[in-house]
Amino acid sequence: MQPSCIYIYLYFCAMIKTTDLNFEYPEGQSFAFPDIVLNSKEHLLVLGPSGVGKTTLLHLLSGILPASRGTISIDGVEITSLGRKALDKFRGASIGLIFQQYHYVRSLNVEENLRLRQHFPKKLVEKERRIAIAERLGLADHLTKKVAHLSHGQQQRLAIALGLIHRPKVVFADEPTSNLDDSNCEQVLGLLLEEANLCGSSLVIITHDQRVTQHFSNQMKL
Ligand SMILES: Nc1ncnc2c1ncn2[C@@H]1O[C@H](COP(=O)(O)OP(=O)(O)OP(=O)(O)O)[C@@H](O)[C@H]1O
Repeated sequence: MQPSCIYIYLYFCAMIKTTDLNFEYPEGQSFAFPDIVLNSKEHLLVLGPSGVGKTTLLHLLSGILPASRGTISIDGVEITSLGRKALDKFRGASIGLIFQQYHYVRSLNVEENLRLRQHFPKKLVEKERRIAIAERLGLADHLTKKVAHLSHGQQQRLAIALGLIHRPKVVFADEPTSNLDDSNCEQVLGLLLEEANLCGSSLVIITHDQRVTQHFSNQMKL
């Protein structure tokens, strides 16, 4: 195949593809983001200083914020033209989110949180999946512990488990290593990459943490 044909083929088969993506906060800052083309199972690191719009970009990619202009396509679905219900359904089944603010129920234990997340996309509830992911992420001995009683590192690992338990096509992670010391940073990053590779998910990480850069060859600066 000619190089130009390969490029066109990859463009149309991309797992994530954005075109001319713009966003404007009401009476606030406006952003024009560079186009993204990311293939299935590929990972991308988005770097940039504080306030440049990294979290805004992640919220757009996951459909939490509506784009002011431009298109976002994920796994062939143009999410920018989906209605609210269809978008929620698509996000629940195909996207994994690992955000700075943890998204779990603090009054439930670790296994109950994992079960809740498995229910959301109405997929088969697989107990083996919960046990396996908990084992790989060092949470197997903590399944019956209330989330509020976990350490910071354990909560970070639970966030990874919740982001990946339903084997999403893409995973978006916002500063997954913030506030972690060097050894926890290495461990969390290693586990995140390992789990994403096992699931065959494309991983997009946004961060200003320079320790992360050596792990990603595919990088974009905002
Ligand atoms: N809801 C909002 N309304 C108005 N402006 C906002 C809103 N949320 C964020 N902003 C502004 O948009 C800009 C980009 O914010 P964003 O959180 O995307 O940056 P960031 O690059 O992720 O920063 P950090 O690395 O500090 O998390 C900031 O100046 C912020 O104040």
